[in-house]
Amino acid sequence: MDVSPKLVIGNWKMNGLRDQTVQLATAVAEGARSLPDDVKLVICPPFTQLERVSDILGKLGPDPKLQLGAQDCHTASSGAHTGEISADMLADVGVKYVLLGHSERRQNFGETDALIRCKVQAAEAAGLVPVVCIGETMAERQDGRAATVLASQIDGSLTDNFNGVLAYEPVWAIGSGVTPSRDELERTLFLLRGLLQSRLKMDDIRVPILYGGSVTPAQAPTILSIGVLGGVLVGSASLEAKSFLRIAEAASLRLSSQPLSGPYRS
Ligand SMILES: O=C(CO)COP(=O)(O)O
Repeated sequence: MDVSPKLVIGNWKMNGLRDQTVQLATAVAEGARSLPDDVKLVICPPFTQLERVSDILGKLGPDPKLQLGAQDCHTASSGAHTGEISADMLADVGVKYVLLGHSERRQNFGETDALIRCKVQAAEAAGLVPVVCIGETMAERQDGRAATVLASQIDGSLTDNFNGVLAYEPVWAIGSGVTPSRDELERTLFLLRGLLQSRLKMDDIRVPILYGGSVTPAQAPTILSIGVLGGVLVGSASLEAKSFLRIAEAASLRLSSQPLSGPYRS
């Protein structure tokens, strides 16, 4: 069984004014301290709050269990790209992870696999861990095209030496309250492992595969009981510290094998 720490990433999307951000980041940072080492948290606030959250995490002292992530970056390291943020700028404020190719960016901003691959290269060059998001739409799933879509997203958006994180987020599961069944998710994870093996030409794949889409504290224990799953990417439930920390507890083998207790249980 895979014993590397499970990764629990919170994607705050376009949420977070100052006061709310300070409250949420402080509560997550404080709660993260009592989590065992077999779980690692990343929070991804919007660009405007990155430095603030970096300061909050810094004031509490370094905690390798909780790191800072961003939601996107540009392909270039600097230059005439009005309104954009580079991977170097993210690294400069303490960011360690960056989400790339989220379906909301693919759908709403026309991001292609080729563009996402360039962003992955930029993130790698800046020393960030790219978290590449892939996933099929409901129509693609119903047409029986999910496997083909996932294969072409993996082929097109990863670099040849990709050493980041893959997040499987079926578009139909995002914000819908619907998740794949445990069996279906397990089958998809095996498919994704095979696709990664052939894309990266390696038998021993170290790329963690996360699941994202309507992950809640109620769903998390079932989803995270899949041994090959590397963790979860959480949207709306990451906007509440208590929910996010409960999901993190479910990711910990040590805590989830014990009766439910602890400060985040209601
Ligand atoms: O898009 C997501 C994370 O990147 C998932 O969002 P929800 O958890 O709100 O469904």
